[in-house]
Amino acid sequence: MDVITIGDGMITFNPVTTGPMRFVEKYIKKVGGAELNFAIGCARLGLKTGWISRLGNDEFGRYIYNYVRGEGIDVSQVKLVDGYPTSLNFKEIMEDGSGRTFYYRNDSPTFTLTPEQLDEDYIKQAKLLHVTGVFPAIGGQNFQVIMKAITLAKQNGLLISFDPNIRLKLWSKEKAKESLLQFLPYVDIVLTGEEEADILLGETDHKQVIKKFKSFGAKYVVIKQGEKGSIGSYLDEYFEAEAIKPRKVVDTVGAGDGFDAGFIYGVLNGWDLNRSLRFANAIGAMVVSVSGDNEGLPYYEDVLAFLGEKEVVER
Ligand SMILES: O=C(O)C(=O)C[C@H](O)[C@H](O)CO
Repeated sequence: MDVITIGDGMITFNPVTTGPMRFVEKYIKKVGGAELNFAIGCARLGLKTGWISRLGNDEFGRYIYNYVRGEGIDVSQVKLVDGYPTSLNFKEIMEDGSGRTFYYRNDSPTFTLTPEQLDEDYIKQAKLLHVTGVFPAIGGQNFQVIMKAITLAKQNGLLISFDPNIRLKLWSKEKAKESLLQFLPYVDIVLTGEEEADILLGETDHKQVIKKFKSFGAKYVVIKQGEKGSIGSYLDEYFEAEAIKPRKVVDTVGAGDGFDAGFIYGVLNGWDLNRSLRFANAIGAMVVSVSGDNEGLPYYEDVLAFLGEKEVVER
């Protein structure tokens, strides 16, 4: 296994029309979840990927399970549980691709996952564990599950990557900060947005953000800036990667997860910082031009074609 992640999988209802959700009449059933999108991104790039989760023992849970397995992701650590319906998420999308999400996941099936259920043998066969702030924000024992997972991962020599993914619909800035700072001493690779860095560190200056995350022990710090590109630092190196223009912005959800998958792909393949950042930027740009949280995640060759590094035969 190359990569393992832990998360809540959701049925995402994407609106067929743009504009305020109260006027949307039709939705398309899709699949979402930050860590799950990341797993799909990794699997499509060719990394051997595992997803640890709990889904409802219902039609939606079965659908997500099969969807994830269909992407070639290892689902041996996913269980369908009774008494907790699979989480839902309705999306509102505006003309420019931006939007809001409305969660129905108050008692997520992941609340049945306990720290004791984590399988150390499963974790230790991977190279990297990826965690984000979404899973602990949902509630239950999810925070304790992540603390246990990163402890086991560290003891077994895995790299740990972390995206704060702070969802203020799920918890307050104060609670997010108090909880997520506890992960930092274990983290090797930080993949953050600018606002999230400000919430966690009270810092907006890029160089200071990098310095502060590194003071906890991170080797890589990446600041994702959306349409402005990304900034990264590895040990003493520093690089600013220009944004890559998407063909069109249709739906911005999932771009950050795709970016993370691209950057981790680069790290695990020993690429230099600028190559990893450019590759990750390309994936972010590809994700936003497709509707859905993970449909736009590319295969490896698709990224090369998008970057103009591989010839495309169209017909
Ligand atoms: O996982 C969540 O909380 C979501 O909102 C689902 C989305 O697929 C995810 O946030 C995208 O990062």
